[in-house]
Amino acid sequence: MVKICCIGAGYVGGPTMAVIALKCPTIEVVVVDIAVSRINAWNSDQLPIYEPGLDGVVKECRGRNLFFSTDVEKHVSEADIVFVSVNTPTKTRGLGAGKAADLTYWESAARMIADVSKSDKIVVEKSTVPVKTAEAIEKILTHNSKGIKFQILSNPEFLAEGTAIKDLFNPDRVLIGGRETPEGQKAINKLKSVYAHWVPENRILTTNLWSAELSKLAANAFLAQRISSVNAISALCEATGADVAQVAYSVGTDSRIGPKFLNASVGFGGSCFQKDILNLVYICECNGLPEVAEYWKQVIKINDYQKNRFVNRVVASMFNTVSNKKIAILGFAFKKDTGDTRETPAIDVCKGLLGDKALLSIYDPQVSEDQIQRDLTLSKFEWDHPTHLQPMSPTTVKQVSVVWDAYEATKEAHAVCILTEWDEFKNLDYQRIYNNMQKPAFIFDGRNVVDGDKLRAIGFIVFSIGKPLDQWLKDMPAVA
Ligand SMILES: NC(=O)c1ccc[n+]([C@@H]2O[C@H](COP(=O)([O-])OP(=O)(O)OC[C@H]3O[C@@H](n4cnc5c(N)ncnc54)[C@H](O)[C@@H]3O)[C@@H](O)[C@H]2O)c1
Ligand SMILES: O=c1ccn([C@@H]2O[C@H](COP(=O)(O)OP(=O)(O)O[C@H]3O[C@H](CO)[C@@H](O)[C@H](O)[C@H]3O)[C@@H](O)[C@H]2O)c(=O)[nH]1
Repeated sequence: MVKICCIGAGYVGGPTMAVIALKCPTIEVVVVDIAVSRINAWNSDQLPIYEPGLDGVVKECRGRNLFFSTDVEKHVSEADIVFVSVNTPTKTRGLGAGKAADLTYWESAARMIADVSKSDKIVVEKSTVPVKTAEAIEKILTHNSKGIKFQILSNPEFLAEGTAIKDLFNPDRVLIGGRETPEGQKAINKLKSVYAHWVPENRILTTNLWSAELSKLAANAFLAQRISSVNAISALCEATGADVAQVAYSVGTDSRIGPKFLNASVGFGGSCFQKDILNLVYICECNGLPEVAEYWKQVIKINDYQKNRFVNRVVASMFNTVSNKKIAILGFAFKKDTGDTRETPAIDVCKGLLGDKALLSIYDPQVSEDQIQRDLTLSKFEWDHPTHLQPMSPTTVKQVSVVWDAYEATKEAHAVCILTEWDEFKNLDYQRIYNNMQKPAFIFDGRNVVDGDKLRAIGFIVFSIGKPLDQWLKDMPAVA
């Protein structure tokens, strides 16, 4: 029986391995992690991450050919294929701080693999890493290998959170990069045969190592660039009276452009886009390509601009002050159908409003109070280290309360900010919300999920990203 071990039981390691176990009943899959609480959660009824469909997959395979364990060394030493899906955060100190990927966790995993291995292995990069990382990993493995042969493959993951199981069942492509040697090709074919259990052959792409590593960074940069492009246009729409939804639709019907990923928003979030673009920028700078670095940096700058613009719009519309005013925040996760808050735009928007002394009442159907308080107090990029290495009890922000109901959050509030596109926000009883709010009552829709005209008919002053402005908002212009 082929044995797979995956180091890192996170958002990527957990779901990808669960799906491999489901689709390949003849393969034994063990997911290992140094975080004891995470492994305990994977072995319980309350999985550590919320992802539609994941529960069912895990329940079907766990104990059959899918296992979760903290015995990292044992399972690595027994495996034929070792996936590495550990954190690759942005460096916060030293060379490349604020941009470069911190490969501390990757390097320690590689050294451990070299130490405990007693048989030849295929080592698969699942984490998103800088191009040429495989070369460094190869050096670590071969210098410590005691004659054992390792083949390194790059197999980046393209799943998106909230749709991870769907994406894994039916991927646009699986990408496998390897050495262009007979041994490298043999390793590629071995990994290919795992995916071939359910992915059509023409969707399994094979490339050299560096192309696979770079394709992952490039794909995320292209995706994020589309959002920054439409968000840049959204600012112009507000200034001119155009409607960003109509513009995006018109632009997206060009088959060369395509309709997806053109939703204007308060800004993109998530653990990947910003981190991976910063990493790309750093690699360009290191390779003497400052113009290319500058080009990609703009994607992040527009994203930061979009979040700032939103905060400024809220404050400017409310007589230029939100001091001691209750503002309801609906949605804190970085997108719907996930409880993940890593780099969520809600963090920057909330911090901006708190900077203007607002009192925030936050509701998200999947995010706990503890998580929100941590997010509002952690330093930039600190979130991307294994949870057990993060500060245990950071101070709480007193102007923030977290409630478990949208009606409670909005009661007696001056304004509502919608920051995540949860479906339930479309169907709230807005008349009831209006009746219980201070007047004038404002709604700032950062995701364009509510029907502005219906809300205006109730009496709200409404701001929707990239939509024609209400007279009130025109009269109170925001400085970007
Ligand atoms: N989250 C996504 O949607 C996504 C998608 C594609 C790629 N990626 C990439 O995949 C990688 C992992 O991301 P994630 O979201 O799963 O992160 P995560 O923080 O959810 O999980 C990483 C896990 O690795 C564990 N870990 C770290 N060092 C370890 C070690 N030496 N031994 C054993 N376990 C160790 C941590 O405890 C943690 O549980 C990152 O490089 C990320 O950029 C993420
Ligand atoms: O038209 C859009 C599409 C997305 N977003 C926002 O962009 C962010 C990222 O969304 P999405 O890409 O759907 O989720 P992620 O889970 O971050 O997935 C991205 O990052 C992963 C990690 O690398 C990749 O594997 C995926 O392919 C890539 O889509 C979220 O805040 C979304 O709300 C928009 O604002 N407008």
